[in-house]
Amino acid sequence: MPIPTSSGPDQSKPKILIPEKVSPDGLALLQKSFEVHERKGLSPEQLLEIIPEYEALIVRSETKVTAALLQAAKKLKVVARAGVGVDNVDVEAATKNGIIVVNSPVGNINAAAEHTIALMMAVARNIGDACASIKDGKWERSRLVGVEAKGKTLAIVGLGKVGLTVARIANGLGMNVIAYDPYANTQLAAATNVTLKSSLNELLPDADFFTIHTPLIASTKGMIGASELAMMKPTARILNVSRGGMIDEVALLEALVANKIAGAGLDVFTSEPPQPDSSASRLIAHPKVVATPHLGASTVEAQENVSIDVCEQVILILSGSLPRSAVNAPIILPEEYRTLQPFVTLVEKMGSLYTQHYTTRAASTGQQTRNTFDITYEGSLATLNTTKPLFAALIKGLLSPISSPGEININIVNAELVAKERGLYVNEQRSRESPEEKGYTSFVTLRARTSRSASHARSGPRNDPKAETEQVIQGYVAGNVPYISRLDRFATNFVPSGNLLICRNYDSCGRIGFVGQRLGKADVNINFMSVAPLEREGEGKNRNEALMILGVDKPAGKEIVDGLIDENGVLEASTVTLGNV
Ligand SMILES: NC(=O)C1=CN([C@@H]2O[C@H](COP(=O)(O)OP(=O)(O)OC[C@H]3O[C@@H](n4cnc5c(N)ncnc54)[C@H](O)[C@@H]3O)[C@@H](O)[C@H]2O)C=CC1
Ligand SMILES: O=C(O)C(=O)COP(=O)(O)O
Repeated sequence: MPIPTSSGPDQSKPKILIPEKVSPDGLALLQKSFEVHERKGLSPEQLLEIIPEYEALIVRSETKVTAALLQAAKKLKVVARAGVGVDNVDVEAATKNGIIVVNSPVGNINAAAEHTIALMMAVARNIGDACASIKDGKWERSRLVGVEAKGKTLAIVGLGKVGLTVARIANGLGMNVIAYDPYANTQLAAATNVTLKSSLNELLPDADFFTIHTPLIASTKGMIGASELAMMKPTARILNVSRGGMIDEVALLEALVANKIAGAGLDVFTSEPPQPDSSASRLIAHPKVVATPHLGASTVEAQENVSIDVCEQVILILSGSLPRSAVNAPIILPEEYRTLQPFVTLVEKMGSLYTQHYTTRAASTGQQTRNTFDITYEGSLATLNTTKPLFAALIKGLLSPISSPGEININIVNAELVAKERGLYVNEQRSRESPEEKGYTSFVTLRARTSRSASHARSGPRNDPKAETEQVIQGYVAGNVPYISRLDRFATNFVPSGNLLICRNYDSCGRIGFVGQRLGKADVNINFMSVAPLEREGEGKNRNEALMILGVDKPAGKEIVDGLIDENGVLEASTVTLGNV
């Protein structure tokens, strides 16, 4: 790989700043061609002062890479995260400033999984308490009797890379593994002997040990609160090696104090390091808690992996090549940009709309989500040399709403692999039919179905294919602006951007007023509205149904949406956030 060479004294070499402990194995690769500055313990002000000198910044989870820092970083080309989570990096600000953010999505997976198992065993056998007791000169055998993992049920939320690795190790311990992840790869789950449950309610009562491995995103924040903890056995033990904030720290502390939960093993907290007297500090101090200071990825091996991975990517970027795991790199090559860009936007929005609109519905009715998609390109799109950017845009759109901001690194190079890993099957079709009679030069249609293996792998309600409702999204581009022209069986026309509220209702008087009034009361302003009517056969009599698509100034919260479902109101409602077009 070409590396920039120095043509003068050392000071002319591009400079790389490393303000945290990063393994020397990767840094050694940089030494020859770059000036590498390891500067631990910088204050945010000091960092801000020196950042304009640097072309690359390599961090772990402690450095807060803020918009202000990125704004000041006039020479910076890359922020490299030596690990998975980029929640400490303002990825949007980096993108705005043309700075590539890369991470190492697999280098520390095994370390995080093994740490989860270590905490599980430590909690099961009171290792923390016993160690403190014996060091204190005591010999307390009867107070410190533990439980075994063998034969117990391990409940996993989030069956991604870490979750699956935990499941594999737990199999070896003779545990029964169950999981809740509405987007899980059902074939991988079945191959790992994991029984998928269709809701948290179905998962939690069976858990002897509970562990969470999702990203910290809107749908997972506060996912385990007082009511979820109340569903668990009082003998259950809780583990968290993903991110603080998914489990409500106050509720967990109360459950431990009231003997409603038997113990917890925690590696991550809402504030790190925890502030004195915070909920995290009180939890750490509780005798039934085994706590570690965010050590999930802290093994020699994992640090070597992630360091080499990101340093290689820094070299690629500083020498003008594309990195392997760019969090915010474009999914489209410059020469294809002009023709394809509006369609890339359209297809990405269709994928995102699909996940947010249909999976909310599936989750609320306990149905499985669909994982097989047919995407049809009609008109001028059908003559393209390659549809790779559109395929990548679809995968990115489908997965972004269920991933941490910036954690989903999808581009034309890796889209197929990511789709396979996540159990998504996409059949791309080209239609020779001319859509011109419909008034557009190109049309894209996305249809979702359930694969056979998926319906066998799930323990939730079985899908009868005949009973399946159609899930279709159709769109087109006019004047470089994407439009959605069909949702289910409803003909519509709206630009997929901003915050939407999509309601299905009987087409009768007062429904629009009802929704408008409820939103008004909740201080949610309606920017636009599109009504899509449909004639549908009801039982014994004809009933008209319609779809209301409302553009709103802020996302309507769960309480507002639940409040709309009423016999005088709407049958179904979902909120969708799509960003700008
Ligand atoms: N403590 C530590 O040092 C480390 C922590 N981590 C953290 O572990 C977490 C998991 O990492 P990976 O397994 O690599 O991520 P991943 O992206 O491979 O898996 C995440 C899984 O969560 C699922 N998910 C998303 N929303 C969900 C929801 N609402 N309900 C149930 N499941 C949902 C996804 O479908 C996916 O299968 C991340 O937050 C990461 O930052 C990772 C490495 C080290
Ligand atoms: O990779 C991750 O997501 C982690 O949480 C590891 O964080 P660290 O690099 O140990 O600060």
